[in-house]
Amino acid sequence: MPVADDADGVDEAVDRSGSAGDLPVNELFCSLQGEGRLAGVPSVFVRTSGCNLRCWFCDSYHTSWEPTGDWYSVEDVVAAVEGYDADHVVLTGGEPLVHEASVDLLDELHDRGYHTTVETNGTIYRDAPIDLASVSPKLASSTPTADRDPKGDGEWADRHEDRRLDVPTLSELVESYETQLKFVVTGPEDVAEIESLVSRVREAADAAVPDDRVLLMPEGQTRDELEATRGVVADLAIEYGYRYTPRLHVDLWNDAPGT
Ligand SMILES: C[S@@+](CC[C@H](N)C(=O)[O-])C[C@H]1O[C@@H](n2cnc3c(N)ncnc32)[C@H](O)[C@@H]1O
Ligand SMILES: Nc1nc2[nH]cc(C(=O)O)c2c(=O)[nH]1
Ligand code: SF4
Ligand SMILES: [Mg+2]
Repeated sequence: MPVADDADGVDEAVDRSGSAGDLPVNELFCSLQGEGRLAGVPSVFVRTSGCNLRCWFCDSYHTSWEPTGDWYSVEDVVAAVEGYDADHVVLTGGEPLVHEASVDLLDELHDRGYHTTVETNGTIYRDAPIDLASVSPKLASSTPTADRDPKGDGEWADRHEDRRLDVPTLSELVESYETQLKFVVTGPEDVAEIESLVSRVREAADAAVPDDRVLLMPEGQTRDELEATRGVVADLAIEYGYRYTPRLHVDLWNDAPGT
């Protein structure tokens, strides 16, 4: 069913479509972590629906531009996770931290001994048992201007632009959790903004952000798209001393759902 798309672009439909405390889940599956420092680790993915941003390139269109999903109690999500033989859970979306119930889910998973990674755009802070905050701050190149809007005519551009970077929130995440900053890179023109943002976070945060916690990830939803960006992004990682991350799941399974 569709998840309500309110003015904020996040679901506030708990009282309309689900019980308080439930989570809108777009998909739940077991795969290999495809991105970042834990790439290759078997993990259960819980993909919530609803996002406060609208990246033009979003590879999870049905959690952002046209959010869909079914409402589950935290208890039912935990039971589904326990059905797989994995000890790592990746909570993603959409933007999982728009949902208060994500904290309840993380609490329950932590109590059962799971390692938790949260994939987040870094605009929302929540206090939760997060083992790895996989933060992907959104660059200017993500903004859905009229010429690259996948749905409309640039109606989201201003809201996306206003919200996409929040240095105090990024600093709080870096200070509170083991963090990786994982940038989606479309080309060399993105690097100046990454350099400037990393310095601002280093100045603002009372915690170190070493270069090997700054990851450059090629933009691309398919093998063909990655073919065009990965070489350029690998060269940028070498030139600037940041880490490169592949998109292992795309290499393995292209853009198949549930991978
Ligand atoms: C769908 S997002 C969900 C989590 C959160 N909203 C975020 O953006 O970090 C999951 C990851 O996929 C990345 N991503 C989304 N679309 C992508 C694309 N076309 N190419 C490369 N990475 C992409 C995001 O930057 C993020 O790291
Ligand atoms: N295999 C796999 N690894 C991933 N790492 C982060 C993902 C995400 O969508 O957040 C993702 C995903 O969708 N699939
Ligand atoms: S922040 Fe994440 S889920 Fe939201 S539109 Fe961007 S990539 Fe998609
Ligand atoms: Mg993904």
